[in-house]
Amino acid sequence: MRKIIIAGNWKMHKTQAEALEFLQIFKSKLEDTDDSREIVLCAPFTSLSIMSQILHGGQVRLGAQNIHWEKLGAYTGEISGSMLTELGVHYVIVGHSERRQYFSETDETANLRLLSAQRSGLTPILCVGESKSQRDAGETESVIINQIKRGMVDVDQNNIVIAYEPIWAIGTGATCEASEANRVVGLIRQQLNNKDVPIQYGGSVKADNIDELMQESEIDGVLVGGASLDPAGFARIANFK
Ligand SMILES: O=C(CO)COP(=O)(O)O
Repeated sequence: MRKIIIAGNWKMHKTQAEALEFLQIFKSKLEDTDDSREIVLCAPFTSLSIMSQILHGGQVRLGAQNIHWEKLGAYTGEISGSMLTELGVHYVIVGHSERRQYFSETDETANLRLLSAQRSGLTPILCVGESKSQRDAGETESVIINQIKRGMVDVDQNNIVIAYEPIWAIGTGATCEASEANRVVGLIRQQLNNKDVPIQYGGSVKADNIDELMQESEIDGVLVGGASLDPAGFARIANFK
């Protein structure tokens, strides 16, 4: 059975104090589930240590938002795999469209980061997705297939999560129709040798569309931005029926 992964991507939000406040409320609202459902919080680097001490061994796992491909070295502003694993981090987001747009991430650098994450024992979450103009030009399928093929060279398909995040649906309130998200997720699955790779949907996921999205057969979870910042709201998403 494929694992369900409900992940929050806090992006550049929350100080340590705010992260602690979030956890207090979030944990009180989270319902117990069986092992098939995993809850992940991808927090800024500055909050990972303190969050790890609180979440230690529990139902909620920690994720980071970036990893460098070298073990160490003169890479100002970057972070290594061992720095993350030492803090109890399990997941790391790679190739997010915001990294591609603002920080020159490419399929090739995303690939290096994926390999580095796996070498460190982390599970990478590879983000792929088309822009509005690419969708309008009928290029969705080719863009996604290229991102998967180029991004996943030599990657171990037994230790990866993929997130389909159409750029036009991120932070816009314009959720991709559940059936269309399911279609593209199915297309991604066709490109993989391991059909059990968990594939998430991301882009304006909220408490009021989570149940519909999770009813789709191909969608194995969600990667949530804005709506993961509110503890009660994100607990409702994590508690989907
Ligand atoms: O980018 C996202 C998650 O990585 C999605 O962001 P929103 O949920 O705010 O649209």
